[in-house]
Amino acid sequence: MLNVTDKFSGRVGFLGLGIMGSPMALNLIKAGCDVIVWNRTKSKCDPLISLGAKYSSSPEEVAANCDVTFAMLTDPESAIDVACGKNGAVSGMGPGKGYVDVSTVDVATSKLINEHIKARGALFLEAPVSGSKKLAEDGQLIFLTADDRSLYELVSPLLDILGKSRFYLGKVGNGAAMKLVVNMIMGRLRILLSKKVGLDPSILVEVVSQGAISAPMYSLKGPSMVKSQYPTAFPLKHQQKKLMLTQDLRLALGLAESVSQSTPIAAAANELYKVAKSYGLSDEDFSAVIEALKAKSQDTA
Ligand SMILES: NC(=O)C1=CN([C@@H]2O[C@H](COP(=O)(O)OP(=O)(O)OC[C@H]3O[C@@H](n4cnc5c(N)ncnc54)[C@H](OP(=O)(O)O)[C@@H]3O)[C@@H](O)[C@H]2O)C=CC1
Ligand SMILES: O=CCCC(=O)O
Repeated sequence: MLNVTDKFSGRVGFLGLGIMGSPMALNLIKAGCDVIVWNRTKSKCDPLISLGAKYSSSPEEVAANCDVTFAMLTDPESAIDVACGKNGAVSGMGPGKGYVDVSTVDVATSKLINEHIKARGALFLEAPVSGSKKLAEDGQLIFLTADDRSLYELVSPLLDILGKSRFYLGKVGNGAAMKLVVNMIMGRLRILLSKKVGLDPSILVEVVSQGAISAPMYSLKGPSMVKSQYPTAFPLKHQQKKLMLTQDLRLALGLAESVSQSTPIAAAANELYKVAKSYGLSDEDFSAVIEALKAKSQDTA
């Protein structure tokens, strides 16, 4: 049975070792956790195996061998596939086990995975994160969790290794909704106007970062955006993902629509991300969206 203690002493599974998953799994290993990893592309497991992680050959095996299994996958489609597909984690779940999905997905996806996990007598926690590659490396993520409270309590010591804060938001879907709202706000980052009116954009970044409207995102992304450089931390394609059902901004717009909330600025931002994708910028950082704005302003100049 799962026991709630100050320190998590069970075995931890980690599925999905991309930009976010790899540093998160690494931080658990560094903290002394007994970690089993799996990734679709097996080579991404190797650096972690060399640092002490064990490997299992499918999500099912990881879940069967672990007390708690984390998943950090691209989108709803991959999250469902890894959890509920052939040799998926659900098949390895059972009473006394927990599944923590830290991917960014929509409410319906989270509910679906929750149902499958619960049907096996196991516990489910959705826990998408706010924060990007650097904050994942530094163990400074913010967890937006929902659903099973006892699993939340149980994995809190692990969330505290990976992050600087955690919110428990109640029923399943609330974590996914909170994450989409946060990303909707983030999608509006822009610094172009200053340059057009003859101001130095790097000074704008400095002024904003010292004032009341300061946001860490401006200080983080602003300096490289000014130089038209976009080192990938959060790929643009994930902010405006390909499939109709799987993109953060489109999902956020769907969420707003479901409660008849008008979000014209987010809708306009979504259009710019689409344009940026059409320029081949999908694998650049999401801040490369400014290139779409630059092109638009040339069109209208
Ligand atoms: N990057 C960021 O700044 C942030 C990202 N997020 C969210 O975290 C999640 C992961 O993002 P990130 O790490 O950047 O993305 P990456 O593209 O770097 O990693 C995605 C992971 O999902 C796996 N994957 C994708 N499709 C499948 C599939 N069909 N079956 C099995 N595995 C699959 C990939 O495996 P493989 O290696 O084989 O391709 C990889 O492990 C996303 O939901 C994203 O929105 C949240 C906060 C910040
Ligand atoms: O989902 C991605 C969020 C990226 C960030 O918070 O910097």
